[in-house]
Amino acid sequence: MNNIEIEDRTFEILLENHTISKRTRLIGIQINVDYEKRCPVFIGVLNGSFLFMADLLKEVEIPCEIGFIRVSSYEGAESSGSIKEAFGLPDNLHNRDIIIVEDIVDSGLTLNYVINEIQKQVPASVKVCSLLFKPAALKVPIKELEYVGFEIANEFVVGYGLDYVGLGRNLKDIYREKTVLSPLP
Ligand SMILES: O=P(O)(O)OC[C@H]1O[C@H](OP(=O)(O)OP(=O)(O)O)[C@H](O)[C@@H]1O
Ligand SMILES: Nc1nc2[nH]cnc2c(=O)[nH]1
Repeated sequence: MNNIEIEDRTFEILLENHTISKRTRLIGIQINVDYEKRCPVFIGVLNGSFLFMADLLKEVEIPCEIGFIRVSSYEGAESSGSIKEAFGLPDNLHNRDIIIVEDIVDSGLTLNYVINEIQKQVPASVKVCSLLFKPAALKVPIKELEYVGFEIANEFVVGYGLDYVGLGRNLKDIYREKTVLSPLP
């Protein structure tokens, strides 16, 4: 029950949509309090953040601006290990309060790159809001990580924005990859 297949892999339910919604609501309330009388710029990192960004921003009631960036890796790179470029970064972030929105912090290398790029414009503040965080996978510390939906184990997850080979981003819930147990000898 609750297993899904995507291409060659099997996934099982990790977080149901109502659980994600409840947590997102609480994060939105916290941001409303923390940024009262300010006008932050939310920057979503595409593609994975698109659903979380939309649902989070529905809970944000303070005045704010919203944008998205896309981060590209070097061709042939295995994972997010070697970041090449950030596309679409606004150039008017000086003195602004920035909240970067991510679906997941894994190694932290994507965010490390994005934060360094944003810092070049000398903003007033930079914080990160990520739905998921894998502490055991972190390779670089992200001191700006202020809002985290769920800390999860170092397992591959899909759904609610997160893909496997380009598929599964549209799933309402989040699933983790099922480990295949080898048969007893
Ligand atoms: O902490 P890290 O190890 O850098 O991994 C996190 C990043 O990986 C995923 O993006 P990906 O590069 O897979 O692109 P996508 O959002 O288009 O799926 C995710 O959306 C984060 O941006
Ligand atoms: N889909 C997906 N993308 C990721 N990027 C970094 N970690 C993950 C993960 O667990 N799942």
